[in-house]
Amino acid sequence: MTAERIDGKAVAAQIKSELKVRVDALRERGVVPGLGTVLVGADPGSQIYVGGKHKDCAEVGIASIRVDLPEDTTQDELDAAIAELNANPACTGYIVQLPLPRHLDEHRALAMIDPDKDADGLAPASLGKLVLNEPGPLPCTPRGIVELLRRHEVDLDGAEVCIVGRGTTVGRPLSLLLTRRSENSTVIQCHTGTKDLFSHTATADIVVAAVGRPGFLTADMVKPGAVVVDVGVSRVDGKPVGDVAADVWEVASMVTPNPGGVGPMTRAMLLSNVVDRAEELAGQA
Ligand SMILES: Nc1nc(=O)c2c([nH]1)NC[C@@H]1CN(c3ccc(C(=O)N[C@@H](CCC(=O)O)C(=O)O)cc3)C=[N+]21
Repeated sequence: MTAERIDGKAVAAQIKSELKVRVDALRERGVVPGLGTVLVGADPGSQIYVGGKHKDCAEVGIASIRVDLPEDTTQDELDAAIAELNANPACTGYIVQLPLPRHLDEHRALAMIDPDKDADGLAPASLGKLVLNEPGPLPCTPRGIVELLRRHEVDLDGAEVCIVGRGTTVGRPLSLLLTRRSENSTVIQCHTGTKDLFSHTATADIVVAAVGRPGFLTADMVKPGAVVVDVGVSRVDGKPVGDVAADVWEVASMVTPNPGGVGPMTRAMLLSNVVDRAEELAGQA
């Protein structure tokens, strides 16, 4: 048996075409959503991601504002770039690409983002809203995972989901999303410090691997027929490699490939957050 491939690229393309219709409608009302990105330094992975985000914007009709700063940018200079996007009316939402170079304070940067312009859902106010179950932008990768599973009719209600990873961009917020009443999953949050990890992954209906170690999740850790979501990305010889080993495809019922799974969905959800917010603004106008 080989698992069904959950094609994130195809779903992301579908979502982008849906967003384009909404962006065209906004444009007729005189509202043009604009996504800003702040990228510090020359990390090759980040360059690719940010480039991809601007390409997506062009496809959907969202204006984009790209702020690229050198590796040796000071905290004051970064603060100034963020303040400028907060003040720029053409920018309706933006992200600060992570990770920042080590001499810069990531938390400070995220905390400076105007909560009304947080396109990533990673600013402290947005994460607080998620905890409190109040409306707000949702972190893109968790939102993308839920959307991808929904569009493949994976039953989340009552499902046991084992998340391996506790980071603030994926593992932790995904756990919050899946335990909302609207998703109603039961989450087992594991991490690199979990004892006997196998005993948790092997009982789950859905396993999410968000660790960042190539081939970390192997077939013996997965219940036959489970759905497996591959989130972590590492670069091996310059090529992206996921957390899920090839033999998992022999026991799972469905697997998200990596690349081609969660990554494109993350990008599509960033655009969704921007369009959601622009529609809110248009409604208020
Ligand atoms: N503030 C911030 N927000 C982010 O959303 C954010 C971030 N920082 N820092 C880095 C991570 C990583 N991330 C990815 C987005 C798309 C792909 C993606 O589209 N990947 C393609 C492959 C592209 C490749 O070749 O690497 C795929 O999976 O098919 C991957 C990873 C967003 N991140």
